[in-house]
Amino acid sequence: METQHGAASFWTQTDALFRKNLVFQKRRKKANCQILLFPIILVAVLVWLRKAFSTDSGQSKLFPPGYECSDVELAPNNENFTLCSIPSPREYPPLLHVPDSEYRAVATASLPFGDLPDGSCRKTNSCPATVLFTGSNKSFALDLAGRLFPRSPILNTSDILNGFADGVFGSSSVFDPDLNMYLDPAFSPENGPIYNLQRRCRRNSSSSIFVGSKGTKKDVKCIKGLRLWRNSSSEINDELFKGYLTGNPEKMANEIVAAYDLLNSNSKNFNVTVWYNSSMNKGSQGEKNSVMRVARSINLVSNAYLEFLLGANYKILFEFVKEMPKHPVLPEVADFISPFFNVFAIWIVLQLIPIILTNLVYEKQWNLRIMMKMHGLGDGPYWMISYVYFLALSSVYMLGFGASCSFLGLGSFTDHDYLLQFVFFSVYVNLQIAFSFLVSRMFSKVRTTSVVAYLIVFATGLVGKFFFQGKVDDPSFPRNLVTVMELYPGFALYRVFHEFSVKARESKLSHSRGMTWQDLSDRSNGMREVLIIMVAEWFVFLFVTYCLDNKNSIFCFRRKLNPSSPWTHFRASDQAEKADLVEEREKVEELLVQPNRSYPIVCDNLRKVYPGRDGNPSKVAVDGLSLALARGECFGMLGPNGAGKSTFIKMMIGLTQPSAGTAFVEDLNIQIDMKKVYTSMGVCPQHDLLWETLTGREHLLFYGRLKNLKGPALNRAVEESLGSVNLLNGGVADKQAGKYSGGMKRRLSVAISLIGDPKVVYLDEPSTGLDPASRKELWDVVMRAKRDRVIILTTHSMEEADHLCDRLGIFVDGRMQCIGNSKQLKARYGGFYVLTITTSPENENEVERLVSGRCPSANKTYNLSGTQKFDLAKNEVRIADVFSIVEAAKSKFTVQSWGIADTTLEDVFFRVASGAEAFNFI
Ligand SMILES: Nc1ncnc2c1ncn2[C@@H]1O[C@H](COP(=O)(O)OP(=O)(O)OP(=O)(O)O)[C@@H](O)[C@H]1O
Repeated sequence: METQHGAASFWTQTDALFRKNLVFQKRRKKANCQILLFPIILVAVLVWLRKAFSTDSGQSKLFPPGYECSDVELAPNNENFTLCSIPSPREYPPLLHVPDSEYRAVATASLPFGDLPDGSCRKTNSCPATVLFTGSNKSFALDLAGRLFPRSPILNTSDILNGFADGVFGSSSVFDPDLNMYLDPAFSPENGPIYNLQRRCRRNSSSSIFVGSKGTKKDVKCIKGLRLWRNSSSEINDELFKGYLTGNPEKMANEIVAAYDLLNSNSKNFNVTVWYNSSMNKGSQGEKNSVMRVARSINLVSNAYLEFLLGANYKILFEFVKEMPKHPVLPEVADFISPFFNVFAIWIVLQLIPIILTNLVYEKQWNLRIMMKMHGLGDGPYWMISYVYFLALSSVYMLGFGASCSFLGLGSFTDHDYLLQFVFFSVYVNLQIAFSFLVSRMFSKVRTTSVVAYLIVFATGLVGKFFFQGKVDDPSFPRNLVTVMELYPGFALYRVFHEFSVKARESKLSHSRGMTWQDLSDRSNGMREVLIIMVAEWFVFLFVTYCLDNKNSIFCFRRKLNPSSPWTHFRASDQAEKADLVEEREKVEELLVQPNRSYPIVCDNLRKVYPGRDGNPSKVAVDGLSLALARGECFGMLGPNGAGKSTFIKMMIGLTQPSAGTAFVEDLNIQIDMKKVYTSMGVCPQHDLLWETLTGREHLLFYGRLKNLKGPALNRAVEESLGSVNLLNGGVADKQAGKYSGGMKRRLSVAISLIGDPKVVYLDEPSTGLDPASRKELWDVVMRAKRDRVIILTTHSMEEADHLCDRLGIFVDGRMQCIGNSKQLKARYGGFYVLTITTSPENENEVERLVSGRCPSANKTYNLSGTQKFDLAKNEVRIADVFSIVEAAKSKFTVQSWGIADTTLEDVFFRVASGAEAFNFI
């Protein structure tokens, strides 16, 4: 079936849709701002977080205010740390906070270090607070220890080395909100009370350090301290590595995870930061990776290795700053934000899902997809261009996100193989689009879609961080279950980000490369599985979406009616059919046997039953409609509200499936070949289906292209259409449809239905809301348009039906009651005159008596305040009789006014409708 111009090719439709989408997206200013601003805001927060934890100058914010050193710079190799003056050091230094006893370091099977106490101290709450020192300058370390506890009477080198110094940091500590710590105002060499406290501590425990823990003053207590010395960081590495190899790695990992959990739940008690140089120089890459993971956890378990603690006076702190470059401190600090980075990154990337979903659901909610389909847009171009369009949008978005993160030095983007990242993120955005296509089928309202989708995005970030990540890092959690969780694309993406950031941290600490292709063969990082899952799901989602979209053609091949269905037993002849309907039915049966091209529409016993819902019975909306419409005919469907007119049109345009029977449009069965039918069809639906942000001209250009109009022919057709529906004046054509009045929208809808010369046009109440002038113009358009096509028009305006329609059918309660042209119907159903006569109310009875005297079968149809209407059968009275009735009345009383009219279509309508007991009109 071809239009005059031939059906638009795949690429023509694609081109039309692409142009329309571009204009549509350009106009969605709010959505565009959101797309741009959301990542910018989140990236800005990330930058701020990063600065909060690690300033650009390389100095950790973990140092309290007042110890900031503005001109200290961290060289790329972390080696050259220059000393600077501290502008305004605080008078009182921060005190040391250490973990509660149960979290302090003890020797275990996996950490079998001789100088750590055994685990029994945990039972008695007597484990010492272990402080591990290392560095290139041992005497400096000893000096440091001395200064930490400056007034201890046993403070000397051997004390420090053989146990630890006693220390006392005053009982009159006050909380310093700036430092978020307790300070001891008594802490100065000159201050006397310190000695009392020292003694008290020494009395209670032989070798003790003071801990001013967070809380109230009574928390100030003395505890045992244990200082461990290692000659270098590599010594620590070796021990750890040995511990890993000789111990039970799984058990060790479990211990670390348990300790990590405890630490998390107690993190507020800590103000000791642990630095650990995890650069590895032994073992295979796989072993190194495993140890790195362990080491990363150990870093956070501050009771295992305390390599650094804040000094007790600013000079010492200052000295530490000098020492810091020996250790890879700053990258560690920066990596504290990694978990936030993953969550934020997830939110940023997943934000595309609601955007894609709302786009798709918008077209579904407003039936725009079906509207495009009805004007010839095939599924192929629709899905392809939608896919390409969202892919382009996602790619630009992801590139922008990646580039800004790299530019800001955030996250792990800069550390890894760029091609590897490109492949992972490309696969993911494709998966995300396919996922959105599939999920969009579950929604029908934009607002619900948007709310649900954003909630899911938000939840995915948090669940990923607080649940999924824990499972990934927990070696005791079954790997298969992790894989199952990764079937959800949000978690697959979380895993990718997680592994990239883990690797980035490891590479920073070990000064090695980030993730490369070789790392895909390392099973411990799970990247290969995630990639396989994402690729497989991408195809599966697309395939399932395709199947659901084409389920009729795939699963049914051809919609057949169930012979046992109660609906199929119905025949129109079950009702006592009138001659006109019988004749129409016979014509249909003849055409079914011998198709005739001059009848483009043949409806064969069409029936639609809406199933009952919520306890309501099912509703027969169209009941066995048989109809044959010839080319050049405008067929009018009349009927009261709820008669089934719109349902009939919905079946004809493919918005709903018939329950029984079928119809043929240009010999194509609407139950089977609806897609082909669409190429020769124009529709003006009852409710305007327009894109609020597109102009009238853009709508017509789009639908014109879909109908294969091109170049000058397209422009000419658009101009003519706009002119014919009076939308050219005052620049209305270039205003957005959302700003049109109801009448303008209606005219635009009619213009859309007629553009591209469709052979069959459905106009569902086209003149609703039009002013008389516009309605007249519209009628002219329809009159011109009907010449070479069939137009089916529903209307409540009898005048419109009389003016435009060659034939009319009156529908009541789902059934066609009569069919014929206006004259035939008037003759058949309207063989009467209508006499209207107005007198004073007291003379009403006399008027009625005079009328029934001349015309015994007269039917009073109206009576109000002296005005009465009578139907007078033409076979009983002549016009002269009517005059004599009036003359007789005038001779007896005053007749204020009177009139006689022939039957109108409206009279016919009322009569047919009331005859069918649809409603009472008297
Ligand atoms: N989706 C539906 N589910 C259930 N019943 C429906 C549905 N759509 C329509 N109906 C019912 O089917 C009957 C026919 O409705 P339809 O909209 O076709 O009438 P209509 O003649 O077009 O009315 P109007 O002139 O008011 O537009 C009505 O009783 C209506 O309530």
